[in-house]
Amino acid sequence: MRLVYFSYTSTWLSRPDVSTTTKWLAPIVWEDTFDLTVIDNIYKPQNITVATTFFALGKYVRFLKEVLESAEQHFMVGYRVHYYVFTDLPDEVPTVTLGEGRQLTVKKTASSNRWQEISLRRMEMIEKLIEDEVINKADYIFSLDVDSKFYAHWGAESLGDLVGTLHAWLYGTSREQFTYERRPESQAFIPLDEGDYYYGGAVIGGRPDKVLKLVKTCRMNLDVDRANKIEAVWQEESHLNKYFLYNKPTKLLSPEYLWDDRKGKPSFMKVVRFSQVEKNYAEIRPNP
Ligand SMILES: CC(=O)N[C@H]1[C@@H](OP(=O)(O)OP(=O)(O)OC[C@H]2O[C@@H](n3ccc(=O)[nH]c3=O)[C@H](O)[C@@H]2O)O[C@H](CO)[C@H](O)[C@@H]1O
Ligand SMILES: [Mn+2]
Repeated sequence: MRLVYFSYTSTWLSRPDVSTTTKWLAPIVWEDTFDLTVIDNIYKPQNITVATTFFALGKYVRFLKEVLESAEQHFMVGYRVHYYVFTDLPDEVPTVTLGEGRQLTVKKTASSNRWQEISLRRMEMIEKLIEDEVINKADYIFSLDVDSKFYAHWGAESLGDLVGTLHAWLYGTSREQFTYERRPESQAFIPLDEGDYYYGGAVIGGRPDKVLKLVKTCRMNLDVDRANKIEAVWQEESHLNKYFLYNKPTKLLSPEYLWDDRKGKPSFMKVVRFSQVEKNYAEIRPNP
């Protein structure tokens, strides 16, 4: 009787191989832990808009075509999506046919001669974007790495107030091995005996006001570090991990939402939804 009852109301029994909630009772989204029909019935009537940022500075502009085309096939299909593409090369933004209710805005942005700087400056650009536009126009926002491709469904099950994503390479390793910033001089410092998960900088999401607080805090801490002439080991990703330690995400996306093409697929990975594509670091980045 009991099992029958559970199968009606919950999906938690379907994934005994992975943890599906955090210690603070935020869901961790895995294949077979949600019923998309139920979820779409919640969000579709709300006619929500999902803002989505991609930064494509310098040679990273070449990743836009594949990530946007695959997003049109798999990302928030059936929902309003507003892509914001930040680039120093607006003429090289490819023309991608967008589905109904989907639009793309190009934002011309100055580049930098250091990839670390390009990556971390996303925080202040997203801060400004949310304040200027997104806060009044969109219901949710995602910031996604551009050197990526969608391979399978990514839908409304990913929505939440504040959404963090488990990093493919650090998933399942112990806390001491997490590549947090370990120097106390940095604002991103996390001691060895603290930390819940290692979150990837490539996928951040949530309600615009919640993400605004996150990017603003990280930007301010990056500014303090800069004034103190220290750069965290993984730039804004380190500051993101610090932020999530004290401001817990309300939903976690499993590594299905942030895989890596170079990585073999363990049995717990029933589906790869979004993955980092292979790149020649020496060729594509402005500096080593
Ligand atoms: C999977 C994952 O979590 N990746 C994170 C990781 O390394 P990654 O190796 O994924 O960093 P990356 O080279 O992809 O850079 C991050 C992002 O910055 C942009 N970009 C970078 C360089 C450039 O010349 N032009 C350009 O546009 C682009 O949007 C790219 O996707 O650490 C970075 C910070 O150090 C970021 O936190 C990344 O999100
Ligand atoms: Mn990347």
